[in-house]
Amino acid sequence: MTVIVVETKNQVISKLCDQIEKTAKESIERNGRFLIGISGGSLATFLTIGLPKVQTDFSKWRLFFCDERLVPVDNPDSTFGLYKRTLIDTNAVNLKDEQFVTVKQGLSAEAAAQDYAKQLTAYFPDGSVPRFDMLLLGMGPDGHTCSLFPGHALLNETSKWVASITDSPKPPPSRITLTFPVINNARVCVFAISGKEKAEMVKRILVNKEDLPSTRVKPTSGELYWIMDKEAGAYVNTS
Ligand SMILES: O=C1O[C@H](COP(=O)(O)O)[C@@H](O)[C@H](O)[C@H]1O
Repeated sequence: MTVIVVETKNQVISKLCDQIEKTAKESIERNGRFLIGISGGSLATFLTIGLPKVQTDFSKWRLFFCDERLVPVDNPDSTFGLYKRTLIDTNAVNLKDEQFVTVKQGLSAEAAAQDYAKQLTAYFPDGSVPRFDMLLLGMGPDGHTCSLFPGHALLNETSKWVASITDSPKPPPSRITLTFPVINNARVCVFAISGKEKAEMVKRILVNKEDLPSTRVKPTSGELYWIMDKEAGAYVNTS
């Protein structure tokens, strides 16, 4: 695990985007494509600011959702809707709707999760657990990541690639989420964190090593980066 603490939120975005550019280049050289999972919340803001500066062939990118809220795309809570409004429709980057593997609308949470897992098989056809090139993760102030919340039964899901949740403690209640077997099979996982409201939780995870959802992100044969500003990393000693 590599922990990087920088001065400002803008530097977090810059470090995050350096890592994205590097991993995209390696993935495209190796496989001719870049399969990246993205999160919502503050991570979406970081990407909206940073992604336009990333030097890459965006046509080789396929974007997936580490989690998604089950609301219509035009609802402000929709993560795809957010990226669509800020990155795609504005032409801020050369990405088209079709490059995003989106959650099918109008299904129950369980059916949406099953359908999303089925969509993944088009990119990971050999039946083994998907191995994303990169997953970009956020961490909520309660330690959740993706839609995996503290104390929730989904933390122990071992067979499904994508699971549904209908009792999310953070609204909206219905969501789908990648599960730990998939998250921990990624080549590169990156947390990008900013702000003093995250400092206490960062300490509980990285210093005290308490068993919280974000602590369980430990790629089995991949790399893990925690990038944060000095407010979020107030209790982290990197020397
Ligand atoms: O609800 C969610 O929260 C997490 C964390 O969001 P943040 O705004 O505190 O960074 C996010 O990573 C996830 O994708 C989202 O659905």
